Amino acid sequence: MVLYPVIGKLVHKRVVLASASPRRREILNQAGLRFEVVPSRFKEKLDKSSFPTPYAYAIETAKQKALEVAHRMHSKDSRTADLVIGADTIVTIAGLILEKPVDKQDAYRMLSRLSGKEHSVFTGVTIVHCSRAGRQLQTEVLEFYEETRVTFSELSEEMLWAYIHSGEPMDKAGGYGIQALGGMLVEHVRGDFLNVVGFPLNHFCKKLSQLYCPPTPDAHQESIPAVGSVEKLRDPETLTGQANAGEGVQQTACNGTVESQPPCPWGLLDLIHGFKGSKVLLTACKLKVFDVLKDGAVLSAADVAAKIDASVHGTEWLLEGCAELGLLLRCAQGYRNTELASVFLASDAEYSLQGFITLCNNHTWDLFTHLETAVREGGDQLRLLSGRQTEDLFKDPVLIGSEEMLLQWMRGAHDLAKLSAQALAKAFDLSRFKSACHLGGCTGTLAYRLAQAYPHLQVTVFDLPKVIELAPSFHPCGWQAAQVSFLAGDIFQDGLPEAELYILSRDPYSWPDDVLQQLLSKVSEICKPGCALLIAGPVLDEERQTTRAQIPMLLRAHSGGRTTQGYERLLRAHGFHDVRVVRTGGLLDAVLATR
Ligand SMILES: Cc1cn([C@@H]2O[C@H](COP(=O)(O)OP(=O)(O)OP(=O)(O)O)[C@@H](O)[C@H]2O)c(=O)[nH]c1=O
Repeated sequence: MVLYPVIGKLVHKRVVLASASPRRREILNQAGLRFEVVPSRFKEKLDKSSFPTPYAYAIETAKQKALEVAHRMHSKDSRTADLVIGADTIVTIAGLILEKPVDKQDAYRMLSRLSGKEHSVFTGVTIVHCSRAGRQLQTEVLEFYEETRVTFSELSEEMLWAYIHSGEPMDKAGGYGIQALGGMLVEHVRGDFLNVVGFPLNHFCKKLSQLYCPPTPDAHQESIPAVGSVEKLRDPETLTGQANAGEGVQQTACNGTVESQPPCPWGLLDLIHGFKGSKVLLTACKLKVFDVLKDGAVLSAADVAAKIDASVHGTEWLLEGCAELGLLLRCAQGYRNTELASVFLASDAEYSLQGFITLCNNHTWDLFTHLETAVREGGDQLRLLSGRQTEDLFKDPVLIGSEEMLLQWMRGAHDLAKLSAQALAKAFDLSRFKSACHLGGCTGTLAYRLAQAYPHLQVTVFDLPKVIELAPSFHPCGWQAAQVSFLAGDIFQDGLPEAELYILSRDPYSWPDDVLQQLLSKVSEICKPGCALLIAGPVLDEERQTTRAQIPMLLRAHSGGRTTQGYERLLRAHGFHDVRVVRTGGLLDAVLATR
């Protein structure tokens, strides 16, 4: 349940928590916020004496943590976040700032200082709002802090050491955890309890509400720091009419009774309207808008209309829609591609998603148009909708219909494979293997990446005859051709080629359990001791059981995915050991297990 409507408004934003603290993660999880965790690499080494107050130090540290992540995500992965949240918790007593103890003696020094006295816990929080200006990252920073006063009982030496030996103090500011065993040391708390635990949730929600749902002019206002241009953080209200204060509104009816109105359901409205954005993107791709604007071209709506053979009025509307979605930039002379569009939407871009987008527009869109019929009638329609056709197709490609349809499907799969192939190839050191076999390797995208990363590796792509026949049109020119070979066969019916490393990457998470088990038994049988299996699939978060990659899979019959432990159990049951997982940060993570 989401108590603050502003949390719902963030549902379509890429929110990132720049912290390794499990407590912060849990607090924000419980608030219903959807976010990724990218721990900051900022070293907490600022000169404390250069800050006028302890909280100024905490705020600056929080800011540096968040900025480091914002810049890293932008420059390294091209995954610019919308909001990055950083926090830093410190304990202060008699002008001294206590952070996490470095060892047990340090914990002892801290806790004996706190014994029998009141101290302050400050958490500095920074919300960094990120946007792109061309290739540059632009950031706007909002910061605040919260203070809570905590009084400790007198602690005996025995109690102190017993607590230190519990191990709890080591990763916590001031050397204690109020939420766990450390709660027994505390006599009194004045202020926000969660602030002591590591994150002042109440203050944070209020700050976000000020940004996204500012109060109406006549509503009660606490003194709000000027947010200036951060005001644009508010979602575009174009689709939903007038901005609402975001909280329940009370109105006096004619009979004098007070009626209350529920808060505006932002998240729900976004869902209701979401299909419009998809269709604008799919249509612009189909009409080749991003191709006519590639290579930095700037064109007016009339010029684009002439090139794509469409009406000027209609093209203007479409271009405006794309600009609103962040796919095009408006400038005085007209429109141009954003970086996102240049990298992923122009047909000849290295990472173009055109094939996948065409598949969605021609195939998936139609299927979902008939969702109601599919749900009423079940059967084949629902199988197609739920993504089950994937497994059927690769057991029998005839099921997909025409060769053109199979090609479209392969283009889509190829585009998605390009997104993760490089990270998968580098997830582990595979240099000990001389041969690899990618079962159901489709167009060979991962095989070529592996060959590129390991010059001594011979990779066989094993897939259905029809797929192998069509695969050559996807082969990258001049790339490691001698290292990659294609072999036609059926992974379910035929014997598997010998290899030191087997790879399964086509949606193992979407196969029903029995099919996957069957496949793993087969691999396990042929895989020699010391050889290995590499699975590429999304690894679910242990706590939240979600992953970014799960979002488009929502309607799949087998959207479950597996946690690290889930993979471990599964692979051990098939005679594999030393199961290792690398989260790539992309669509597919990598799991390696040795036979
Ligand atoms: C007083 C107190 C602190 N903490 C934890 O202490 C760490 C502070 O360190 P930090 O530097 O602010 O954070 P971190 O853990 O190093 O993570 P990061 O944000 O990546 O720097 C955070 O974990 C907090 O929960 C508790 O769990 N309970 C308490 O009662």
